[in-house]
Amino acid sequence: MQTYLVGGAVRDALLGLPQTDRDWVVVGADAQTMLQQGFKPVGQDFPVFLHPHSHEEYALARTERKVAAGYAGFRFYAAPEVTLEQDLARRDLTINAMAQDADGRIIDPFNGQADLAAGLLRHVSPAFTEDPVRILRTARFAARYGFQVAPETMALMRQMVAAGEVDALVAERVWQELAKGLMENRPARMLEILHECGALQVILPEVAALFGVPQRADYHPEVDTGIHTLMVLQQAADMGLTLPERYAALLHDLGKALTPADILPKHHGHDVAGVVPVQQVNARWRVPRACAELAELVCRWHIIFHSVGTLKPATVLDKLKRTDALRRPQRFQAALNVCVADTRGRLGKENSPYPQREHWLALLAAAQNIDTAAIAAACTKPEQIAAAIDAARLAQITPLQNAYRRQHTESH
Ligand SMILES: Nc1ccn([C@@H]2O[C@H](COP(=O)(O)OP(=O)(O)OP(=O)(O)O)[C@@H](O)[C@H]2O)c(=O)n1
Ligand SMILES: [Mg+2]
Repeated sequence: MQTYLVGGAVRDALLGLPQTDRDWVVVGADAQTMLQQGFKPVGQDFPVFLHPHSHEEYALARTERKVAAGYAGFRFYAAPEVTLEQDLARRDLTINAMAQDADGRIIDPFNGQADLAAGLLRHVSPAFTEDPVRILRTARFAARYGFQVAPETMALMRQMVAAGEVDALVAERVWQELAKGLMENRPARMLEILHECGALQVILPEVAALFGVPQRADYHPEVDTGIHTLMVLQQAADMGLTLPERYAALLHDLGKALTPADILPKHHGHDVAGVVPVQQVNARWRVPRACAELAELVCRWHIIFHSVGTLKPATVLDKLKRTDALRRPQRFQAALNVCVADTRGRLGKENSPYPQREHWLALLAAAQNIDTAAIAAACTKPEQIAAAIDAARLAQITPLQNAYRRQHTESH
């Protein structure tokens, strides 16, 4: 039996990148041999084993054929006579279909090295279509490496979308790929590729609907709301923001797709209108709570955050309470980070200041800078306490907010 390093580890080593997980393929062995050598099987009916010491994955060389829709539809054929080349041929992209033997020799029957050098994501064979997750993977690798999708692969992905292949994807896999892609260096590339092949219209129709929707050129020199959205997402990545923040950046303007045509390019009320579509996306892909909550919060309140300079002190306190900022200060700060990305994700505005962020944080600190126990103790009736605390918070906020309003008069 021979073992070869395969897939991502070979690719990343050739790119000079640090290796993450290492996957191995085993040729000329069967399950019995693996078990005798102490390898541990991973699940049933699946020719993958864990090394007894390194715990790295060793898969028997296999061919793969789809016999029905969905994941249950896969049948593997693993046998000692399956060759390395046959195993590589069933893989998704040429850059992922290379192996390395024990002497360091690269086995590259599909010219993955040439595509790596050219920065191209190209499918290995028509078997690419057997797994629609590969569309998401391809978009994610574009986001990671900045590579282009080969024209024939883009055409194949379009065919897959048109054939309804993307409709069958399950929430867990979609979210897993989206989340990984959002955390890459160029997440906007992932969205561009998904848009170009039509998968975005299936997976995130609410985001796809933003393309072609105009905005006021004075606030948004890039005009197109879809382009703005991708610029905001990219700013969020460039700022090193977290997954919930990047996800919220992607969804913050969903309401703009619902603006009545007669008020375009204005978008009054898009913050309120966006909440339902954000909730739809959250539910469709079973988005984890931290991401789902922040996306809804940012969508609903980003216009208010931007226009703090127009608010009365009492309104500021009301917003701090409604956003739950007093109890969830970190989430509030995360929302403000997304607002910075929103402001900078506009053509020519990449270095805009956003004094609103520091000001909101100062307002929040002021509102928290009261002695609630002492205030409660001074109240004669329990039902007076809440109003007394509010009054004390307001007294803290008022001078700050009045000073800010004298200096700034931003509105959205
Ligand atoms: N849908 C898939 C998933 C995986 N693979 C193959 O299995 C290898 C390992 O898969 P995985 O670890 O998921 O991806 P990597 O390419 O290693 O990428 P990452 O760096 O994200 O782990 C891939 O390189 C590819 O050859 C595939 O062909 N089709
Ligand atoms: Mg891997």
